[in-house]
Amino acid sequence: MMDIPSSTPRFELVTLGRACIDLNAVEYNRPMEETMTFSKYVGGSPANIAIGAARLGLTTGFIGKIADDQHGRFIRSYMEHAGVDAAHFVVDTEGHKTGLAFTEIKSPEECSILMYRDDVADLYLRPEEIEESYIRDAGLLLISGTALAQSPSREAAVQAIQYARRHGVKIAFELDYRPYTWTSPAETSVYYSLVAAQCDIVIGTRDEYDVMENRSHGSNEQTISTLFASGASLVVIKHGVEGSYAYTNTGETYRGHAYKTKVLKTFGAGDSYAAAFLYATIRGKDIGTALQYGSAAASIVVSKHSSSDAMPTVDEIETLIAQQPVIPS
Ligand SMILES: Nc1ncnc2c1ncn2[C@@H]1O[C@H](COP(=O)(O)OP(=O)(O)OP(=O)(O)O)[C@@H](O)[C@H]1O
Ligand SMILES: O=C(O)C[C@@H](O)[C@H](O)C(=O)CO
Repeated sequence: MMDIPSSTPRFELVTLGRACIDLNAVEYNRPMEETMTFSKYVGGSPANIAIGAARLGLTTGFIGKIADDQHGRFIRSYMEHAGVDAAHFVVDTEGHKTGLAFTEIKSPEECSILMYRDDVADLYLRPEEIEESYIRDAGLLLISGTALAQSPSREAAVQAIQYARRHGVKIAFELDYRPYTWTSPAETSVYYSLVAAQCDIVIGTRDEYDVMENRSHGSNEQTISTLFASGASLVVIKHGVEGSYAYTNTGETYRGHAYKTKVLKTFGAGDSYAAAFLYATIRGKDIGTALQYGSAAASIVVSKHSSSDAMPTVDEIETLIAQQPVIPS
């Protein structure tokens, strides 16, 4: 369970990073070469997490730079309607574009994402565009790893972390590793390690922690020992359909199991998991329950076509937990 600040924060969760467009294959179970139609949704991991958190009822804000074009306006309008505070959407004035993610659904097990992220507006967020009071008024700040990939967004993320630490605001780091945005694994490892050492909660897949550690086949024990030594209090390590683990700096280990579902595609799992896990944690549920919430939300989203639009409500999550068997390990 996370220490909840004594006064209610203006926003229980503020996420920082990209808000983009997902174009999800309408004709699925075929390669993208043969896909002719795509449906448009808001995408980008931290935007998806903000939308998921708002749908669960958290007061949620978002900090990010969006393009001054039709896509940017669509993103803003969708997120506002979803209940995300849009006061800290910064509109790009230099002609940068919205990132696009085309998804390929070859089969429920074989999905991939083709990203168009050259010169994207979100990576041009500048440190001076981060408002200290917005961070000060948050209960939890979530930083997306992709925001660290390039300057000036990298410095903007670090500035937000510095404000959070100055005001005692808890920080979550979602590793959210997207290789095409980075120049080298060594660079990613350096910035991931520096930022993880500043954060209270770290969430990632086993593979993403290997990127952070710049090694192959690392162990969860090695990962948590490094992160707890640098100050983290809660570390979540996801293992796909095999489930997930949460570790606390007081020595407890919790196991989360994935729920059986009819999988349509695999992407969106991580973002819905983070939204629901953090919702449960922020609202004072125990860590075992938070893992159930995260896993249940992910199992709902992987059965649906989108990531953002499919984010579940608390009722949907609780019904699924009550009715659906877990996938045994
Ligand atoms: N096929 C599946 N069926 C049911 N639940 C799943 C499936 N795949 C993943 N999940 C759930 O989603 C959680 C997160 O999945 P995963 O470890 O793949 O994260 P991720 O790689 O961040 O996701 P994404 O594919 O969105 O990037 C898992 O811990 C599990 O509970
Ligand atoms: O994070 C992205 O930029 C793409 C996402 O929006 C996409 O829906 C996805 O990969 C979710 O995991």
